[in-house]
Amino acid sequence: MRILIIGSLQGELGVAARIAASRGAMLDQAETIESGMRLLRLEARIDLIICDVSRDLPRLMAQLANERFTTAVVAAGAQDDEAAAVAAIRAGAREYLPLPPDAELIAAILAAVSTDLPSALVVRDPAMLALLAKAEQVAQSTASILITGESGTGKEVLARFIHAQSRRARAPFIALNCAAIPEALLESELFGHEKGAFSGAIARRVGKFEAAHQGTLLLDELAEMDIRLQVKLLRALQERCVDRVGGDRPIPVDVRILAATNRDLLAAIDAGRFREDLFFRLNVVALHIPPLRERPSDIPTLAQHFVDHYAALNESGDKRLSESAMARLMDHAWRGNVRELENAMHRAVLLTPGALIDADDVSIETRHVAPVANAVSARGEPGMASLVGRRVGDVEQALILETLQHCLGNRTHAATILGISIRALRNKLRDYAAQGAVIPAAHNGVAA
Ligand SMILES: Nc1ncnc2c1ncn2[C@@H]1O[C@H](COP(=O)(O)OP(=O)(O)OP(=O)(O)O)[C@@H](O)[C@H]1O
Repeated sequence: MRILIIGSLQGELGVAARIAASRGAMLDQAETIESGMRLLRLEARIDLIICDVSRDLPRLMAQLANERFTTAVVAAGAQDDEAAAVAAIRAGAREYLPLPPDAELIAAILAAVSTDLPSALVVRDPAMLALLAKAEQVAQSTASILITGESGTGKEVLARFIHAQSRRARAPFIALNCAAIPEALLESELFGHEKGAFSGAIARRVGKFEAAHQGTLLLDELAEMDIRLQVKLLRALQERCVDRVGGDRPIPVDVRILAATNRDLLAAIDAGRFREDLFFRLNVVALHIPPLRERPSDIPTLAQHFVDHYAALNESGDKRLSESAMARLMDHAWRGNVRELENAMHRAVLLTPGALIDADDVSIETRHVAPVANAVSARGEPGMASLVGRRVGDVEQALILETLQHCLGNRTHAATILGISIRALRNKLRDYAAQGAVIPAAHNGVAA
Protein backbone atom coordinates (compact mmCIF):
# COMPACT_ATOMS: atom_id res chain seq x y z
CA MET A 1 0.00 0.00 0.00
CA ARG A 2 1.21 3.49 -0.84
CA ILE A 3 0.24 6.41 1.40
CA LEU A 4 0.54 10.12 0.76
CA ILE A 5 0.89 12.11 3.98
CA ILE A 6 -0.13 15.76 3.70
CA GLY A 7 1.29 17.66 6.66
CA SER A 8 4.50 17.91 8.63
CA LEU A 9 6.33 14.76 9.69
CA GLN A 10 7.95 16.58 12.61
CA GLY A 11 5.28 15.86 15.21
CA GLU A 12 2.81 13.09 15.97
CA LEU A 13 1.80 12.70 12.36
CA GLY A 14 5.40 11.64 11.74
CA VAL A 15 5.01 8.97 14.43
CA ALA A 16 1.83 7.75 12.68
CA ALA A 17 3.72 7.66 9.37
CA ARG A 18 6.52 5.58 10.88
CA ILE A 19 3.99 3.12 12.32
CA ALA A 20 2.34 2.79 8.89
CA ALA A 21 5.76 2.25 7.30
CA SER A 22 6.59 -0.44 9.87
CA ARG A 23 3.38 -2.20 8.77
CA GLY A 24 4.65 -2.32 5.20
CA ALA A 25 3.20 0.89 3.73
CA MET A 26 5.26 2.97 1.30
CA LEU A 27 5.17 6.67 2.07
CA ASP A 28 5.12 9.92 0.12
CA GLN A 29 4.92 13.23 1.91
CA ALA A 30 3.86 16.75 1.01
CA GLU A 31 3.68 19.82 3.24
CA THR A 32 0.76 21.43 1.45
CA ILE A 33 -2.37 20.44 -0.41
CA GLU A 34 -0.93 21.94 -3.61
CA SER A 35 2.25 19.87 -3.44
CA GLY A 36 0.20 16.80 -2.44
CA MET A 37 -2.01 17.20 -5.50
CA ARG A 38 1.10 17.61 -7.68
CA LEU A 39 2.47 14.33 -6.35
CA LEU A 40 -0.83 12.60 -6.87
CA ARG A 41 -1.09 13.75 -10.48
CA LEU A 42 2.39 12.53 -11.26
CA GLU A 43 2.36 9.37 -9.18
CA ALA A 44 -1.21 8.14 -9.71
CA ARG A 45 -0.55 4.98 -7.68
CA ILE A 46 -1.50 6.21 -4.22
CA ASP A 47 -3.98 4.08 -2.26
CA LEU A 48 -4.58 6.36 0.71
CA ILE A 49 -4.08 10.00 1.72
CA ILE A 50 -3.59 10.92 5.38
CA CYS A 51 -4.12 14.65 5.76
CA ASP A 52 -3.39 16.79 8.82
CA VAL A 53 -6.61 18.57 9.83
CA SER A 54 -4.68 21.83 10.09
CA ARG A 55 -4.63 21.79 6.27
CA ASP A 56 -7.73 22.85 4.34
CA LEU A 57 -9.43 19.46 4.14
CA PRO A 58 -12.63 20.60 2.36
CA ARG A 59 -10.45 22.16 -0.33
CA LEU A 60 -8.50 18.90 -0.71
CA MET A 61 -11.74 16.93 -1.03
CA ALA A 62 -13.12 19.38 -3.59
CA GLN A 63 -9.91 19.26 -5.59
CA LEU A 64 -9.86 15.45 -5.58
CA ALA A 65 -13.49 15.30 -6.73
CA ASN A 66 -12.80 17.91 -9.37
CA GLU A 67 -9.93 15.91 -10.81
CA ARG A 68 -11.77 12.60 -10.41
CA PHE A 69 -9.36 11.04 -7.92
CA THR A 70 -11.16 8.43 -5.84
CA THR A 71 -8.30 7.89 -3.37
CA ALA A 72 -9.57 7.42 0.21
CA VAL A 73 -8.70 10.23 2.65
CA VAL A 74 -8.11 9.85 6.38
CA ALA A 75 -7.91 13.03 8.46
CA ALA A 76 -5.46 13.14 11.35
CA GLY A 77 -5.84 15.51 14.31
CA ALA A 78 -5.77 15.86 18.08
CA GLN A 79 -7.51 13.13 20.04
CA ASP A 80 -9.77 15.50 21.99
CA ASP A 81 -10.68 17.76 19.08
CA GLU A 82 -14.19 16.49 18.51
CA ALA A 83 -15.17 19.45 16.34
CA ALA A 84 -12.28 18.75 13.95
CA ALA A 85 -13.24 15.09 13.76
CA VAL A 86 -16.87 15.92 12.91
CA ALA A 87 -15.81 18.55 10.35
CA ALA A 88 -13.39 16.10 8.72
CA ILE A 89 -15.99 13.37 8.32
CA ARG A 90 -18.49 15.95 7.02
CA ALA A 91 -15.90 17.08 4.48
CA GLY A 92 -15.77 13.51 3.17
CA ALA A 93 -12.84 11.91 5.05
CA ARG A 94 -13.23 8.15 5.44
CA GLU A 95 -11.86 8.10 9.00
CA TYR A 96 -10.49 10.38 11.69
CA LEU A 97 -7.13 9.28 13.04
CA PRO A 98 -6.68 10.66 16.56
CA LEU A 99 -3.19 11.82 17.51
CA PRO A 100 -1.06 10.71 19.31
CA PRO A 101 -1.49 7.69 17.10
CA ASP A 102 -2.46 4.23 18.23
CA ALA A 103 -0.59 1.48 16.36
CA GLU A 104 -3.57 -0.87 16.37
CA LEU A 105 -5.87 1.80 15.00
CA ILE A 106 -3.46 2.55 12.17
CA ALA A 107 -3.29 -1.18 11.36
CA ALA A 108 -7.11 -1.30 11.34
CA ILE A 109 -7.32 1.70 8.99
CA LEU A 110 -4.77 0.16 6.62
CA ALA A 111 -6.72 -3.12 6.69
CA ALA A 112 -10.02 -1.31 6.04
CA VAL A 113 -8.58 0.51 3.04
CA SER A 114 -7.07 -2.63 1.59
CA THR A 115 -10.42 -4.43 1.91
CA ASP A 116 -11.70 -1.94 -0.65
CA LEU A 117 -9.42 -3.70 -3.08
CA PRO A 118 -11.10 -6.69 -4.68
CA SER A 119 -10.74 -9.92 -2.79
CA ALA A 120 -8.98 -13.07 -3.86
CA LEU A 121 -10.62 -15.33 -6.42
CA VAL A 122 -12.80 -17.99 -4.88
CA VAL A 123 -13.63 -20.72 -7.36
CA ARG A 124 -15.10 -24.24 -7.14
CA ASP A 125 -16.94 -24.76 -10.44
CA PRO A 126 -15.01 -27.02 -12.91
CA ALA A 127 -15.48 -24.60 -15.83
CA MET A 128 -14.12 -21.76 -13.71
CA LEU A 129 -11.18 -23.87 -12.57
CA ALA A 130 -10.37 -24.60 -16.21
CA LEU A 131 -10.65 -20.88 -16.98
CA LEU A 132 -8.24 -20.05 -14.14
CA ALA A 133 -5.78 -22.66 -15.41
CA LYS A 134 -5.89 -21.04 -18.85
CA ALA A 135 -5.48 -17.58 -17.31
CA GLU A 136 -2.46 -18.77 -15.34
CA GLN A 137 -0.95 -20.25 -18.47
CA VAL A 138 -1.23 -17.04 -20.50
CA ALA A 139 -0.39 -14.72 -17.60
CA GLN A 140 3.35 -15.11 -18.22
CA SER A 141 3.16 -13.90 -21.81
CA THR A 142 2.75 -10.28 -22.81
CA ALA A 143 -0.29 -11.03 -24.98
CA SER A 144 -3.32 -8.79 -24.64
CA ILE A 145 -6.30 -10.53 -23.14
CA LEU A 146 -9.98 -9.78 -23.65
CA ILE A 147 -12.10 -10.76 -20.65
CA THR A 148 -15.82 -10.97 -21.29
CA GLY A 149 -18.73 -11.70 -18.99
CA GLU A 150 -21.84 -10.12 -17.55
CA SER A 151 -21.50 -7.31 -15.05
CA GLY A 152 -20.40 -8.53 -11.62
CA THR A 153 -19.04 -11.90 -12.79
CA GLY A 154 -15.53 -11.07 -11.63
CA LYS A 155 -13.75 -9.67 -14.69
CA GLU A 156 -11.69 -7.25 -12.65
CA VAL A 157 -10.70 -9.87 -10.05
CA LEU A 158 -9.62 -12.16 -12.88
CA ALA A 159 -7.56 -9.31 -14.38
CA ARG A 160 -5.85 -8.77 -11.02
CA PHE A 161 -5.21 -12.50 -10.77
CA ILE A 162 -3.52 -12.48 -14.21
CA HIS A 163 -1.39 -9.51 -13.19
CA ALA A 164 -0.41 -11.21 -9.92
CA GLN A 165 0.62 -14.35 -11.82
CA SER A 166 2.62 -12.44 -14.42
CA ARG A 167 6.24 -11.31 -14.48
CA ARG A 168 4.88 -7.80 -13.97
CA ALA A 169 3.41 -8.61 -10.55
CA ARG A 170 5.73 -6.21 -8.74
CA ALA A 171 4.87 -3.31 -11.07
CA PRO A 172 1.54 -1.47 -10.84
CA PHE A 173 -1.85 -2.80 -11.79
CA ILE A 174 -3.99 0.12 -12.94
CA ALA A 175 -7.68 -0.17 -13.80
CA LEU A 176 -9.59 2.40 -15.80
CA ASN A 177 -13.36 2.21 -16.16
CA CYS A 178 -13.93 3.74 -19.58
CA ALA A 179 -17.66 4.19 -18.93
CA ALA A 180 -17.17 6.10 -15.70
CA ILE A 181 -15.18 8.96 -17.24
CA PRO A 182 -16.92 11.67 -19.28
CA GLU A 183 -16.07 11.18 -22.94
CA ALA A 184 -14.25 14.50 -23.27
CA LEU A 185 -11.85 13.62 -20.44
CA LEU A 186 -11.12 10.00 -21.25
CA GLU A 187 -8.24 10.79 -23.60
CA SER A 188 -6.35 12.76 -20.96
CA GLU A 189 -7.20 10.10 -18.38
CA LEU A 190 -5.57 7.49 -20.62
CA PHE A 191 -2.65 9.40 -22.04
CA GLY A 192 -2.21 12.29 -19.58
CA HIS A 193 -2.00 15.96 -20.44
CA GLU A 194 0.35 18.89 -20.27
CA LYS A 195 -0.43 22.00 -18.27
CA GLY A 196 -2.77 24.28 -20.21
CA ALA A 197 -3.64 21.62 -22.82
CA PHE A 198 -7.32 22.50 -22.32
CA SER A 199 -9.31 24.65 -19.94
CA GLY A 200 -9.14 22.86 -16.61
CA ALA A 201 -5.69 21.36 -17.27
CA ILE A 202 -4.19 23.30 -14.39
CA ALA A 203 -1.07 21.17 -14.16
CA ARG A 204 0.66 18.33 -15.97
CA ARG A 205 -0.90 14.97 -15.18
CA VAL A 206 0.31 11.52 -16.15
CA GLY A 207 -2.23 9.22 -17.71
CA LYS A 208 -3.06 5.65 -16.80
CA PHE A 209 -0.71 4.29 -19.47
CA GLU A 210 2.29 6.01 -17.92
CA ALA A 211 1.12 5.12 -14.41
CA ALA A 212 1.01 1.45 -15.45
CA HIS A 213 4.52 1.53 -16.99
CA GLN A 214 6.08 -1.96 -16.77
CA GLY A 215 2.85 -3.21 -15.24
CA THR A 216 -0.67 -3.98 -16.38
CA LEU A 217 -3.47 -1.69 -17.51
CA LEU A 218 -7.05 -2.95 -17.33
CA LEU A 219 -9.39 -1.11 -19.66
CA ASP A 220 -12.78 -1.90 -18.18
CA GLU A 221 -16.02 -1.41 -20.10
CA LEU A 222 -14.00 -0.82 -23.21
CA ALA A 223 -17.03 -1.01 -25.48
CA GLU A 224 -18.08 2.39 -24.12
CA MET A 225 -15.04 4.09 -25.61
CA ASP A 226 -15.68 6.58 -28.38
CA ILE A 227 -14.57 5.32 -31.80
CA ARG A 228 -12.19 8.26 -32.36
CA LEU A 229 -10.38 7.47 -29.15
CA GLN A 230 -10.21 3.82 -30.18
CA VAL A 231 -7.96 4.93 -33.06
CA LYS A 232 -5.57 6.63 -30.62
CA LEU A 233 -5.62 3.60 -28.34
CA LEU A 234 -4.76 1.31 -31.23
CA ARG A 235 -1.86 3.56 -32.18
CA ALA A 236 -0.57 3.57 -28.61
CA LEU A 237 -0.70 -0.24 -28.56
CA GLN A 238 1.04 -0.61 -31.92
CA GLU A 239 3.75 1.97 -31.36
CA ARG A 240 4.16 1.39 -27.62
CA CYS A 241 4.15 5.06 -26.88
CA VAL A 242 1.60 7.65 -25.88
CA ASP A 243 1.06 11.30 -26.72
CA ARG A 244 -0.02 13.39 -23.76
CA VAL A 245 -2.82 15.78 -24.68
CA GLY A 246 -1.04 19.05 -25.53
CA GLY A 247 2.32 17.28 -25.51
CA ASP A 248 4.89 17.62 -28.27
CA ARG A 249 6.69 14.28 -28.14
CA PRO A 250 5.66 10.64 -27.80
CA ILE A 251 6.48 8.95 -24.50
CA PRO A 252 7.51 5.29 -24.63
CA VAL A 253 5.49 2.99 -22.39
CA ASP A 254 5.77 -0.70 -21.63
CA VAL A 255 2.30 -1.81 -20.62
CA ARG A 256 0.42 -5.08 -20.82
CA ILE A 257 -3.19 -4.47 -21.74
CA LEU A 258 -6.15 -6.40 -20.39
CA ALA A 259 -9.56 -5.35 -21.66
CA ALA A 260 -12.91 -6.22 -20.13
CA THR A 261 -16.42 -5.84 -21.41
CA ASN A 262 -19.92 -7.07 -20.74
CA ARG A 263 -21.03 -6.19 -24.26
CA ASP A 264 -20.95 -8.19 -27.44
CA LEU A 265 -18.01 -6.58 -29.22
CA LEU A 266 -18.71 -8.40 -32.49
CA ALA A 267 -22.19 -6.86 -32.55
CA ALA A 268 -20.61 -3.48 -31.75
CA ILE A 269 -18.24 -3.97 -34.70
CA ASP A 270 -21.19 -4.78 -36.98
CA ALA A 271 -22.97 -1.68 -35.73
CA GLY A 272 -19.89 0.44 -36.51
CA ARG A 273 -19.35 1.30 -32.83
CA PHE A 274 -16.16 -0.69 -32.33
CA ARG A 275 -13.08 -0.94 -34.52
CA GLU A 276 -12.33 -4.38 -35.81
CA ASP A 277 -8.55 -3.81 -35.88
CA LEU A 278 -8.59 -2.84 -32.20
CA PHE A 279 -10.69 -5.90 -31.41
CA PHE A 280 -8.13 -8.21 -33.04
CA ARG A 281 -5.30 -6.42 -31.27
CA LEU A 282 -6.91 -6.92 -27.87
CA ASN A 283 -8.45 -10.31 -28.43
CA VAL A 284 -5.18 -12.22 -28.69
CA VAL A 285 -6.44 -14.40 -25.87
CA ALA A 286 -10.13 -14.48 -24.96
CA LEU A 287 -11.38 -15.44 -21.51
CA HIS A 288 -15.11 -15.66 -20.93
CA ILE A 289 -16.49 -15.78 -17.39
CA PRO A 290 -19.86 -17.53 -17.24
CA PRO A 291 -22.68 -15.91 -15.27
CA LEU A 292 -23.09 -17.14 -11.70
CA ARG A 293 -26.39 -18.91 -12.51
CA GLU A 294 -24.45 -21.18 -14.88
CA ARG A 295 -21.96 -22.23 -12.20
CA PRO A 296 -24.14 -23.05 -9.18
CA SER A 297 -21.38 -25.00 -7.47
CA ASP A 298 -19.59 -21.67 -6.89
CA ILE A 299 -22.54 -20.23 -4.94
CA PRO A 300 -22.08 -21.96 -1.53
CA THR A 301 -18.32 -21.38 -1.43
CA LEU A 302 -18.59 -17.76 -2.50
CA ALA A 303 -21.49 -17.11 -0.12
CA GLN A 304 -19.61 -18.45 2.92
CA HIS A 305 -16.47 -16.61 1.77
CA PHE A 306 -18.35 -13.29 1.81
CA VAL A 307 -20.05 -14.10 5.13
CA ASP A 308 -16.62 -14.77 6.69
CA HIS A 309 -15.16 -11.65 5.12
CA TYR A 310 -17.89 -9.27 6.30
CA ALA A 311 -18.24 -10.91 9.71
CA ALA A 312 -14.51 -10.38 10.27
CA LEU A 313 -14.70 -6.82 8.97
CA ASN A 314 -17.58 -5.96 11.29
CA GLU A 315 -16.10 -7.94 14.17
CA SER A 316 -19.47 -9.66 14.53
CA GLY A 317 -18.15 -13.14 15.38
CA ASP A 318 -18.29 -16.32 13.29
CA LYS A 319 -21.44 -16.79 11.25
CA ARG A 320 -22.67 -19.52 8.97
CA LEU A 321 -25.54 -20.00 6.56
CA SER A 322 -28.33 -22.43 7.46
CA GLU A 323 -29.37 -25.12 4.99
CA SER A 324 -32.55 -23.26 4.13
CA ALA A 325 -30.62 -20.02 3.59
CA MET A 326 -28.26 -21.88 1.27
CA ALA A 327 -31.23 -23.41 -0.57
CA ARG A 328 -32.60 -19.91 -1.09
CA LEU A 329 -29.30 -18.77 -2.54
CA MET A 330 -29.17 -21.76 -4.88
CA ASP A 331 -32.67 -20.93 -6.08
CA HIS A 332 -32.00 -17.30 -6.98
CA ALA A 333 -31.25 -16.10 -10.52
CA TRP A 334 -28.34 -13.76 -9.57
CA ARG A 335 -28.75 -11.30 -12.42
CA GLY A 336 -26.15 -9.12 -10.69
CA ASN A 337 -23.83 -12.16 -10.45
CA VAL A 338 -21.13 -12.34 -7.78
CA ARG A 339 -21.51 -8.65 -6.92
CA GLU A 340 -25.18 -9.20 -6.06
CA LEU A 341 -24.30 -12.25 -3.95
CA GLU A 342 -21.59 -10.28 -2.16
CA ASN A 343 -24.00 -7.43 -1.39
CA ALA A 344 -26.67 -9.88 -0.18
CA MET A 345 -24.18 -11.56 2.17
CA HIS A 346 -22.92 -8.21 3.41
CA ARG A 347 -26.52 -7.23 4.27
CA ALA A 348 -27.22 -10.61 5.89
CA VAL A 349 -24.16 -10.30 8.14
CA LEU A 350 -25.17 -6.80 9.22
CA LEU A 351 -28.79 -7.77 9.91
CA THR A 352 -28.28 -11.13 11.65
CA PRO A 353 -27.37 -10.76 15.33
CA GLY A 354 -26.81 -14.49 15.98
CA ALA A 355 -24.33 -16.98 14.52
CA LEU A 356 -26.78 -18.66 12.15
CA ILE A 357 -27.98 -16.83 9.05
CA ASP A 358 -31.39 -18.24 8.15
CA ALA A 359 -33.39 -18.02 4.93
CA ASP A 360 -35.43 -15.10 6.33
CA ASP A 361 -32.23 -13.15 7.07
CA VAL A 362 -31.27 -13.25 3.42
CA SER A 363 -33.06 -10.44 1.65
CA ILE A 364 -32.86 -11.08 -2.04
CA GLU A 365 -35.55 -9.89 -4.33
CA THR A 366 -36.56 -11.58 -7.53
CA ARG A 367 -38.41 -8.51 -8.63
CA HIS A 368 -36.51 -5.48 -9.86
CA VAL A 369 -39.23 -2.81 -9.96
CA ALA A 370 -40.58 -1.92 -6.54
CA PRO A 371 -42.79 1.16 -6.99
CA VAL A 372 -44.48 -0.46 -9.94
CA ALA A 373 -44.36 -3.65 -7.89
CA ASN A 374 -48.03 -4.35 -8.25
CA ALA A 375 -47.40 -4.28 -11.92
CA VAL A 376 -44.56 -6.76 -11.93
CA SER A 377 -44.87 -10.07 -10.18
CA ALA A 378 -42.03 -11.80 -8.41
CA ARG A 379 -41.42 -13.77 -11.58
CA GLY A 380 -41.12 -10.59 -13.58
CA GLU A 381 -44.38 -10.89 -15.49
CA PRO A 382 -45.95 -7.53 -16.12
CA GLY A 383 -49.46 -6.90 -14.87
CA MET A 384 -50.34 -3.98 -17.08
CA ALA A 385 -53.56 -3.02 -15.31
CA SER A 386 -51.82 -1.23 -12.46
CA LEU A 387 -49.58 0.68 -14.86
CA VAL A 388 -52.52 2.21 -16.68
CA GLY A 389 -52.95 5.82 -15.72
CA ARG A 390 -49.29 6.38 -14.94
CA ARG A 391 -47.04 8.58 -17.04
CA VAL A 392 -44.23 6.85 -18.94
CA GLY A 393 -41.68 9.24 -17.43
CA ASP A 394 -42.84 8.46 -13.88
CA VAL A 395 -42.71 4.72 -14.41
CA GLU A 396 -39.27 5.03 -15.95
CA GLN A 397 -38.02 7.11 -13.02
CA ALA A 398 -39.40 4.60 -10.51
CA LEU A 399 -37.83 1.72 -12.44
CA ILE A 400 -34.43 3.41 -12.59
CA LEU A 401 -34.32 4.52 -8.95
CA GLU A 402 -35.53 1.19 -7.61
CA THR A 403 -33.06 -0.73 -9.73
CA LEU A 404 -30.30 1.52 -8.43
CA GLN A 405 -31.49 0.95 -4.87
CA HIS A 406 -31.50 -2.79 -5.51
CA CYS A 407 -27.88 -2.55 -6.70
CA LEU A 408 -26.91 -0.65 -3.53
CA GLY A 409 -26.18 2.42 -5.61
CA ASN A 410 -23.83 0.69 -8.03
CA ARG A 411 -24.28 2.59 -11.32
CA THR A 412 -22.53 0.07 -13.53
CA HIS A 413 -24.56 -2.80 -12.26
CA ALA A 414 -27.85 -0.87 -12.43
CA ALA A 415 -27.18 0.27 -16.01
CA THR A 416 -26.54 -3.34 -17.01
CA ILE A 417 -29.78 -4.57 -15.48
CA LEU A 418 -31.69 -1.69 -17.04
CA GLY A 419 -30.10 -2.34 -20.43
CA ILE A 420 -28.93 1.26 -20.88
CA SER A 421 -25.47 2.78 -21.04
CA ILE A 422 -23.95 4.08 -17.85
CA ARG A 423 -23.79 7.49 -19.44
CA ALA A 424 -27.54 7.45 -20.14
CA LEU A 425 -28.12 6.37 -16.54
CA ARG A 426 -26.01 9.22 -15.18
CA ASN A 427 -27.86 11.76 -17.31
CA LYS A 428 -31.21 10.50 -16.02
CA LEU A 429 -30.00 10.64 -12.41
CA ARG A 430 -28.77 14.17 -12.90
CA ASP A 431 -32.21 15.19 -14.20
CA TYR A 432 -34.01 13.45 -11.32
CA ALA A 433 -31.69 15.08 -8.76
CA ALA A 434 -32.35 18.48 -10.35
CA GLN A 435 -36.08 17.81 -9.90
CA GLY A 436 -35.47 17.09 -6.22
CA ALA A 437 -35.52 13.28 -6.20
CA VAL A 438 -33.34 11.47 -3.68
CA ILE A 439 -30.71 9.46 -5.56
CA PRO A 440 -29.28 6.34 -3.86
CA ALA A 441 -25.63 6.96 -3.01
CA ALA A 442 -22.92 4.95 -4.73
CA HIS A 443 -21.26 2.35 -2.49
CA ASN A 444 -18.25 0.11 -3.15
CA GLY A 445 -16.20 3.09 -4.22
CA VAL A 446 -18.20 3.44 -7.41
CA ALA A 447 -18.18 6.95 -8.78
CA ALA A 448 -21.51 8.75 -8.56
N1 LIG B 1 -14.52 -15.59 -7.92
C1 LIG B 1 -14.62 -14.58 -7.05
N2 LIG B 1 -14.12 -14.70 -5.81
C2 LIG B 1 -14.25 -13.70 -4.90
N3 LIG B 1 -14.83 -12.53 -5.16
C3 LIG B 1 -15.34 -12.35 -6.38
C4 LIG B 1 -15.25 -13.34 -7.39
N4 LIG B 1 -15.84 -12.88 -8.52
C5 LIG B 1 -16.26 -11.64 -8.22
N5 LIG B 1 -15.96 -11.31 -6.94
C6 LIG B 1 -16.31 -10.05 -6.25
O1 LIG B 1 -17.52 -9.59 -6.84
C7 LIG B 1 -17.47 -8.19 -7.07
C8 LIG B 1 -17.62 -7.93 -8.55
O2 LIG B 1 -16.46 -8.40 -9.24
P1 LIG B 1 -15.75 -7.57 -10.40
O3 LIG B 1 -15.76 -6.10 -10.10
O4 LIG B 1 -14.46 -8.21 -10.71
O5 LIG B 1 -16.82 -7.84 -11.57
P2 LIG B 1 -16.83 -7.28 -13.05
O6 LIG B 1 -17.23 -8.41 -13.92
O7 LIG B 1 -15.54 -6.58 -13.36
O8 LIG B 1 -18.03 -6.23 -12.95
P3 LIG B 1 -18.36 -4.97 -13.94
O9 LIG B 1 -18.56 -5.52 -15.31
O10 LIG B 1 -19.65 -4.45 -13.38
O11 LIG B 1 -17.22 -4.03 -13.83
C9 LIG B 1 -16.15 -7.71 -6.51
O12 LIG B 1 -16.33 -7.22 -5.20
C10 LIG B 1 -15.28 -8.96 -6.50
O13 LIG B 1 -14.31 -8.90 -5.50
